[in-house]
Order: sequence, then structure tokens, then C-alpha cells
Amino acid sequence: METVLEAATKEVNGTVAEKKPTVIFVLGGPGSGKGTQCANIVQHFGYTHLSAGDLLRAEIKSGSENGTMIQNMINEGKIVPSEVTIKLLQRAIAESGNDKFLIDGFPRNEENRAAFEDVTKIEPAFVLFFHCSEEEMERRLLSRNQGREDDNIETIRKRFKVFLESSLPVIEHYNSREKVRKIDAARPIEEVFESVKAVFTSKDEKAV
Ligand SMILES: Nc1ncnc2c1ncn2[C@@H]1O[C@H](COP(=O)(O)OP(=O)(O)OP(=O)(O)O)[C@@H](O)[C@H]1O
Ligand SMILES: Nc1ccn([C@H]2C[C@H](O)[C@@H](COP(=O)(O)O)O2)c(=O)n1
Ligand SMILES: [Mg+2]
Repeated sequence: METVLEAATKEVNGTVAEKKPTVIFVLGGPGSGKGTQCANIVQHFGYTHLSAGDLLRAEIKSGSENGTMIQNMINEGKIVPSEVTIKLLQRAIAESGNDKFLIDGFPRNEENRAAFEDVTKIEPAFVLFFHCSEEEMERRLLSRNQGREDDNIETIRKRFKVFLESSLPVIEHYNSREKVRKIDAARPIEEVFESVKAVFTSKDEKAV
């Protein structure tokens, strides 16, 4: 079967026609509920969920030559170089067989954003931004119990700092292009999902 990336570039009457996948970036602070809401969106709307953090953790487990570097960056709450993360995303897109994706936790900084645009020429249909107070996010992360090494108070504080300094400017970039759909994520999971559904079923969202 033809993959999305193979289908992306086709010869039509001697000219190159591009068929790009639909991409929605899912952003928000650590513990704002991105993964939780993506699982709901997948069930209701048929997207493939690609979490950049999950792909990086799988890369560590695979014994890749980049594993130690990725592990050290994650433990410090830092952002892994775009080249590594984008390759993982491209591979996952190619292997999925789908043509619509929730890309969760990416782009995390300006370098991620510019490199993705440059390499893939893909613009997100929109950006879902889960907004939540640090106090609530910290509470959620400390009780997540999924065995994540970075869910300790020292690393959580570093991740909050990186979110404020490096990720918020990316959200501002897309906000100035009217691409951000901001969701109040401090409410119970079901209520948050009602707001998410309203975005996905809105007549104004042409690409969805
Ligand atoms: N609206 C909510 N209310 C209460 N708890 C929530 C809510 N959404 C998610 N949680 C819980 O908070 C924790 C973090 O959620 P989740 O893993 O979805 O966040 P995330 O944004 O993907 O975090 P990270 O950036 O660290 O990957 C999980 O234990 C999840 O069950
Ligand atoms: N674009 C990304 C996404 C994630 N990482 C690293 C750094 C994060 O602290 C960690 C965990 O991500 P999460 O699962 O919380 O979304 O993964 C990165 O370097 N670049
Ligand atoms: Mg997550």
C-alpha cells in the first residue's frame, strides 16, 4: 500500500502535485493533559496520535546510538535537537498508513518549528493549546504514576521553565497567525473533551 509520504509527491501531467497530510499540533505545559485528550480525539475522529516524547522514549529503549544523549536531555528537561525528533516523526508518519495526525508535544521550541516547516513543508491546520496553571500541572505529574523518570519535582520545575521560555513563543507565533485553539484544561477530563470536540466539529475548521 502507498504510504502518505510516497503519496506526498506525485507526477501529474508533468508537474509535481503535492498531497500533504493534515497535521494538528497539540501543545500545552507538562501535565496539561495533551496525551489524555489525544487518546479521546483518536477514538472519536480517527487521527493517528504521535507524541514526540513517546517517540523519544521509545528511541532510548531501542538501544539507538542517540539513546544516551536523548536520555540526558530528557532528565534535564531540555529539548532534543530537531533533527532527531523530526526523523522519528517522519518515520512514524510514513509507517502509519493514515493521512491525519495529532503531533503532541511538538514543536517545543522555535528550532523545532522552523526545522519541521523547512523539512516537511507542512503547516498545521491548527494548534490545540491546553492551558492549565502550574500548580495543577505539578499536582497531576506528581501523581501520574507511569514510571516516567522526569516526573520528579526537580525535573518538573526545569520542564516548566523550558515551557515558559521556549514553548510559549511557538504558541505566540501561531496565535499571531490565528491558528491557536485555546482550551481551558484545568477542568475535569470529560469537560475538557467537550471543548475539544467543539473545535473538531466546528464548520470553521476546513481541514478537519
Ligand atoms: N483534566 C484533567 N483533570 C485531572 N487529571 C488529568 C486531566 N487530564 C489529564 N489528567 C491526568 O494528569 C496526568 C498527566 O496527563 P497527560 O499525561 O495527559 O499530560 P501531558 O500533557 O501529556 O503531559 P506530558 O507533557 O508530561 O507528557 C495523567 O495522570 C492524567 O491522567
Ligand atoms: N519536541 C520534543 C518533545 C519532547 N522532548 C523531550 C523533552 C521533554 O521533557 C520530554 C518529554 O516530553 P513529553 O512526553 O512530556 O511531551 O521529551 C523533546 O526534546 N522535544
Ligand atoms: Mg504526554
